[in-house]
Amino acid sequence: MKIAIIGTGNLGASIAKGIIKEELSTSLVLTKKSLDSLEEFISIKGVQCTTDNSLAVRQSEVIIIAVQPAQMTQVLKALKSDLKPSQLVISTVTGYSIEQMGSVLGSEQPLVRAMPNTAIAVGQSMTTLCSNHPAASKMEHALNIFNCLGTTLAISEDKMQASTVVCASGIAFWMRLIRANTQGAIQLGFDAKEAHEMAVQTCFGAASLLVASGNHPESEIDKVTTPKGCTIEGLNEMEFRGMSAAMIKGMKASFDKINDIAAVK
Ligand SMILES: NC(=O)C1=CN([C@@H]2O[C@H](COP(=O)(O)OP(=O)(O)OC[C@H]3O[C@@H](n4cnc5c(N)ncnc54)[C@H](OP(=O)(O)O)[C@@H]3O)[C@@H](O)[C@H]2O)C=CC1
Ligand SMILES: O=C(O)[C@@H]1CCC=N1
Repeated sequence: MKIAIIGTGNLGASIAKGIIKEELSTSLVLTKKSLDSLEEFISIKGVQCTTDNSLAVRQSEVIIIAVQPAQMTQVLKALKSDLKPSQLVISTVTGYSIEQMGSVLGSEQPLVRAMPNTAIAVGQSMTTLCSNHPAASKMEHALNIFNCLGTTLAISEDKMQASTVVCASGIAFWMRLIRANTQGAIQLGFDAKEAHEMAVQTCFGAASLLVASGNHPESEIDKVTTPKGCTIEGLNEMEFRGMSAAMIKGMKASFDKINDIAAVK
């Protein structure tokens, strides 16, 4: 498969790493305005780095666009004359609708919106996707690509913003919780390296238990909370301090902000 990534910034580079790791492409063209940060990709076989979006599009079957929302209209307008209906355009741009893309590129162009997260770099993204293209095969094609880079969920477009908060911003939310856990471990006497290793592996173990069992988190919590024990004491203190409420309120604030971003263009 020949893939182009237009806008190889934080997310685009993560997608590129995942594609390279999983050997998904025969040709991968990465574009950016300034190529300085793409040094790590330059010597990789089958990978080309360029500032020329037009060249990237002409060489590729699948075009993944990962620019900032405010850059998207200008990028699409410039790409329009190079795109053919046989090519699949996948946008990761937050809040930029398929209708908005179609109004620039025309209704013949197969368009998919995908919302991966940065764990795509290690093949562990949770990616949500939607499309309004009548050819189901185009959506299947997109699902197949992202299934090689983690797990996918096809959703309706009106849920894309919410899924961005849960899955894309979610990486940052979980990272902050892991950091808090690490800080707690240091306070209990471990050095920073030990604390980090214990927090990360315990978090990985918790998620792995849920993936393997399909259980509700509370059923796993029940197995750990000895009556009158230390776990329930800690959990109740965390809840008293607003742990669940803070996560839920934070996600709602993030969602409200996304709707502001989407309204700006
Ligand atoms: N970061 C994340 O975890 C996630 C981000 N998203 C969404 O994905 C998009 C990208 O986010 P993110 O990677 O964080 O943003 P970045 O700012 O890191 O990346 C955007 C990239 O686009 C490049 N760019 C801008 N204009 C052009 C152009 N005309 N041609 C080619 N490249 C161009 C920039 O290049 P240069 O630096 O050289 O100017 C930059 O590297 C956003 O819409 C974001 O909302 C979605 C899910 C997760
Ligand atoms: O913070 C942001 O706006 C983007 C969208 C999700 C992750 N990064």
